[in-house]
Amino acid sequence: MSVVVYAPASIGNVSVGFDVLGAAVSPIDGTLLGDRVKVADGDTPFSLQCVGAFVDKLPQQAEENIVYRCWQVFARELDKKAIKLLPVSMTLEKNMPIGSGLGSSACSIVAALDALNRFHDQPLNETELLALMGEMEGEISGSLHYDNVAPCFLGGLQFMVEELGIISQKVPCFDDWYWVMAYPGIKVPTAEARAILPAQYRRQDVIAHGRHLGGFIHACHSNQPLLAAKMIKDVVAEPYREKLLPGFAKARQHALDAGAIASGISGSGPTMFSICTDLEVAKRLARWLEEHYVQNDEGFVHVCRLDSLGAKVTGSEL
Ligand SMILES: Nc1ncnc2c1ncn2[C@@H]1O[C@H](COP(=O)(O)OP(=O)(O)OP(=O)(O)O)[C@@H](O)[C@H]1O
Ligand SMILES: N[C@@H](CCO)C(=O)O
Repeated sequence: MSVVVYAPASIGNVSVGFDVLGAAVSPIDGTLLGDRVKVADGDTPFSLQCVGAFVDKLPQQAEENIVYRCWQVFARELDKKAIKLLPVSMTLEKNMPIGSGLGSSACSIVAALDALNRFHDQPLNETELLALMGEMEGEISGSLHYDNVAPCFLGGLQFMVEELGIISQKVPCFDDWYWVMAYPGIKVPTAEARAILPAQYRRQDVIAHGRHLGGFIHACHSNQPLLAAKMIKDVVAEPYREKLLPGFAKARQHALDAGAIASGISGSGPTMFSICTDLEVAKRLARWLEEHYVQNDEGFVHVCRLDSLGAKVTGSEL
């Protein structure tokens, strides 16, 4: 018996909701922009094999791979419920660059935990699984935030409510938006990009942040795409993180001049996202970003749509 789960790339923050808003995206050309994890019957309690384009960027020791930690915390939860843990042979297909702002660690975490849960006949419910995913993301980035794992797992645009036993809820978004994702090929570790943020903010920034986030969620619920796009502004992280991202300010300005209705840093960067309503504009912008924002062979640009499904089973073999 075996199961393979695919978990898609995600945009943490979406500029306007630092740590509390995130969106799952997938390329329109069918490229797998996400990790896959296979769980199969094992001869030992746990084994891990890694394959994929970015396998060389993973920690050398299997014990340092977040997939191993996922298995450990999954075992801990099954133990609490007195449910038998099965021996597993796991394979991680690492398709996502690390420290990219595309939620790379979230992809591995979500695919691993969802596949382990399915392999064991779903002993953990959605909220229990998402809580574990957040715990794993927190271990890696140094603080608990769900804005990558929640959309990656549940799909679409997710808002972290974290009340009444609910971690995240879906926000209606605009299915006709194209999200142009440009990864320059350099690494920005999330923990470092968090460490440079101020501990306190000025009153005028707090007010602006409240207006932008409230206005964005209101515009999503009242189907006003242009108002929503206008609200995609970041006063919390972008002004401080911009200096970590060579060429970002110029690329962002170009995107807006070229017809994008909004643009910003994806998660903690260096990936930049731009929203377009017209496919030709999106493709033209993607070509410009390939030439001007991508810095090396590892960089790429994809025209994406929101991925409304999130994590999904893609069969039983990689
Ligand atoms: N399977 C894995 N996938 C990604 N990173 C992993 C994995 N296992 C261990 N790591 C380690 O976790 C850390 C991930 O760092 P970081 O959070 O900056 O990356 P990221 O998840 O790609 O960031 P972002 O959310 O901005 O895309 C790195 O130190 C990396 O070596
Ligand atoms: N909300 C997180 C996302 C990290 O991908 C941050 O901006 O630090």
